Amino acid sequence: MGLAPDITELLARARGDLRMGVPVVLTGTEGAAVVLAAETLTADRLAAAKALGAAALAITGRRAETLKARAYDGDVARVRVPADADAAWVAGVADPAGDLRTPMKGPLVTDRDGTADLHRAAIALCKAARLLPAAVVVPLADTDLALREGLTAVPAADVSPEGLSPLHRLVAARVPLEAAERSRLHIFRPDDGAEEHYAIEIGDADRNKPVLCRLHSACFTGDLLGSLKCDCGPQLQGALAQMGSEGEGILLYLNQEGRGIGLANKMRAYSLQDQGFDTVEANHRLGFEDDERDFRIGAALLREMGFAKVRLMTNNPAKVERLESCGIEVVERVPLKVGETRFNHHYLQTKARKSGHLL
Ligand SMILES: Nc1nc2c(ncn2[C@@H]2O[C@H](COP(=O)(O)OP(=O)(O)OP(=O)(O)O)[C@@H](O)[C@H]2O)c(=O)[nH]1
Ligand SMILES: [Zn+2]
Repeated sequence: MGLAPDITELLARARGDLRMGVPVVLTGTEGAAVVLAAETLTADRLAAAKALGAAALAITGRRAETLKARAYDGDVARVRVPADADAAWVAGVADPAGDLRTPMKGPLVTDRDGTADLHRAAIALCKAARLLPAAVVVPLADTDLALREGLTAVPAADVSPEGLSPLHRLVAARVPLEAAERSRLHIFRPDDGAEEHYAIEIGDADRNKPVLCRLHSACFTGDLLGSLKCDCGPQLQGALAQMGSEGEGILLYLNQEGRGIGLANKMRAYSLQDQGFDTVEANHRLGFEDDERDFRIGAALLREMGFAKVRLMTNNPAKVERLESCGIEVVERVPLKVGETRFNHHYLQTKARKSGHLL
């Protein structure tokens, strides 16, 4: 291998660029386009992009639903950016924060001709960068632009790789815990430059038997701050305590904050919840699905640790299904009912009603 970055490395670079507000170029079978994440868009860059051609703001079908815009491409809508639109217009369409204050943003005209492949890939890149799922996309006649301007260029077809990036166990060490003194923390790092994930191994479980397991998704507010809005903190401590009392278990701490949308977007969702929307509606208004987590990561970590069968501590039957579809046998679902407060009662009810969680 030479010195040039491969496609995985270029994708990591593209995510970093979008987070900083630097445009990237996506290439496809029917041409190329320059892409700017709506969240990090500046007035200067918008003006420069508009000078290149007809700009569209790619948003998800979910966001389009809230805005009453026609999504001709199903999961994606291509909203025409009017000639006089500024960065504030883009922010208003992409970000629901001001929806109640200024409900009428339209009329929003959406494109139906041609393909939305580049737009779909642009949104996927924004999601992977943990930004709002919206991007300004301008078709490029000039194919040398990326090279001339020093922009990262990636084929749209490679934006959402089929396979999961391999995760490597980097290091492990003893970390005695209050809940279980015989504990080791293992660090896993993916090849693709995305977040690391952790496994906390309690005791020394037999690899041939089903292991008591918790697939815990990062929740900065619940796990670290003791937020009463969710039940994550008590679930984390409760799972460790049960593993401690049984003498063995494995807790996977997956850095998929906010069900995979990132902490900034989760706080946007919380802010919508302050306006009266529930946890699922808030995700949809932002343009996300209810749950954007990738459970293949949990399955891959379990396999790396040598486990194929688990007793899964969860109240979420979908989690059981999704883990099984990734090749892990869930021999038992162990309920984990702790931490109901007067602040999260509605949240837990909503999860039960809309996401099938068991109360
Ligand atoms: N987007 C979003 N994420 C949230 C919200 N509240 C908690 N989370 C995140 O949700 C994840 C936990 O998922 P939950 O839906 O509570 O539970 P679960 O993992 O599906 O099911 P259990 O195994 O029973 O805990 C963590 O990553 C939290 O950061 C919210 O209102 N919006
Ligand atoms: Zn939480």
